[in-house]
Amino acid sequence: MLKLACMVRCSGYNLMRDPRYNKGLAFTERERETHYLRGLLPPAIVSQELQERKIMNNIRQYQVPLQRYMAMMDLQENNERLFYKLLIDNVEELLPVVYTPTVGEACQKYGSIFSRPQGLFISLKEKGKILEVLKNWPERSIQVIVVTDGERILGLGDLGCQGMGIPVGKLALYTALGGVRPSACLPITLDVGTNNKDLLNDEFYIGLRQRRATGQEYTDFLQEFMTAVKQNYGEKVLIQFEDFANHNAFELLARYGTTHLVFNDDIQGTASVVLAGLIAAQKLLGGTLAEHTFLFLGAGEAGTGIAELIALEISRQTKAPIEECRKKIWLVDSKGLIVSSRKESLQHFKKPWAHEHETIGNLLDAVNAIKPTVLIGTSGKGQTFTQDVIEAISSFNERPIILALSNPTSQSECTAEQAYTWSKGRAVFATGSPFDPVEYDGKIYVPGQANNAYIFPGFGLGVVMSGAIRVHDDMLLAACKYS
Ligand SMILES: O=C([O-])CC(=O)C(=O)O
Ligand SMILES: [Mg+2]
Repeated sequence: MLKLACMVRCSGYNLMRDPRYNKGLAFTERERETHYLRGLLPPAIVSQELQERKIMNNIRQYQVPLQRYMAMMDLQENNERLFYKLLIDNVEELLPVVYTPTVGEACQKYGSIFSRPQGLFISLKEKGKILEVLKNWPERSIQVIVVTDGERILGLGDLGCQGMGIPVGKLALYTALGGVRPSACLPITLDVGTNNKDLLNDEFYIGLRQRRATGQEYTDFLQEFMTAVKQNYGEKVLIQFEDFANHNAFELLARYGTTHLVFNDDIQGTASVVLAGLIAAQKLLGGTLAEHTFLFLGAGEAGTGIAELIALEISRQTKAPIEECRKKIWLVDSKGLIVSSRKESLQHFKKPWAHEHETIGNLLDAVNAIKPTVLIGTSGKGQTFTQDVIEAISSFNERPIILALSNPTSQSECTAEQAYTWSKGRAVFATGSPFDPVEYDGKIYVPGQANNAYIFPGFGLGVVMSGAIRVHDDMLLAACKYS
């Protein structure tokens, strides 16, 4: 009896330490009475609005973006309702804090800023026991999992286990922008090692200190994970793959696309948001998609994913075979323009883009030869849309469409200021990471943002609400048209 009374008495204290239920000073008199909170809080009762004002004041005082990120993470770990209220009410200001670009820096420094673990870390040590590990997660009814293996975090490369910031940030957006309950969201990092030498030598690194598992070992580990997820959560849980390296991303999507409800945000999410942007640009410029010539710098997940969805949409609009439509789309990778003479040595996802043309070694020459109307950067490398490149595309287009999609800001192909200045204010311009408006020649130009954040929360919500068990391209096309 005594023991029971103690447990009940303790419940107020535990309640305050549970981020799902904690309200801080917003607990009312009645709640303080009924939940044994008396004495555990100072007497003032503070409305959620005032709490919001206080936290925003604090956050705005931090000059360093990473400090803002840490303050937001701290809030998420202490008072979930307040965290989401703040994020929803201040989305423009706080998205760049909990998400791109700051989340990139947070992942790079995760080992040092790490206080309390978020999400599930499933490492090679758990091989053979993944189902048991999933059962350690306190919530049962999961609707969305965002999973990474940390090999290609934004344009920052292999960050190993520290990639966890990405699934956590993506899922925060699922709740803030998509309205999915936080308890239905599960961030997962698969730690299969890292090839990042700096991290392996970093005393604060939080992951396995070994090189990445590859080949059969990797495949088996992923297979065990995918099987365990379906067994534990059923067929209707959405698994969003995030920031896997190219060589695994395409294969995982192809392999599990027919057996699981999977969505690759970097291939499909980015493609949808960019196609939505291009469709919107047609309203501004007039004409149709089929009248454009597209040139990409970067032929990985985002580049080939966008290219394929554009080709599919043109094919739907014109009734022409997709192979024909692909011919309007050209890609440049690290070795130059992708052309048919390179076909043998190309990775499989690049082969559909190997058209007849002489070899061209660099972007500027490709721009001059192909004369694109749309230039899209997805290479993960910053400052590759040089003045020459932007001046060239602006010389044969009245309104060139230029998309500098690589993230975070440091990896953007050019800045908004460069795009508007070098195109003399004529570029229709959007970026992956946020950029402030730019004043050029007395006019204010507001760059668009073409980040998959504008589509995956709504897309994922639609998928789970409809009870879908597979993702199809038609769903992506529909998302583009209605977003
Ligand atoms: O996270 C973002 O900002 C967009 C994205 O998926 C990536 O760059 O990999
Ligand atoms: Mg991504």
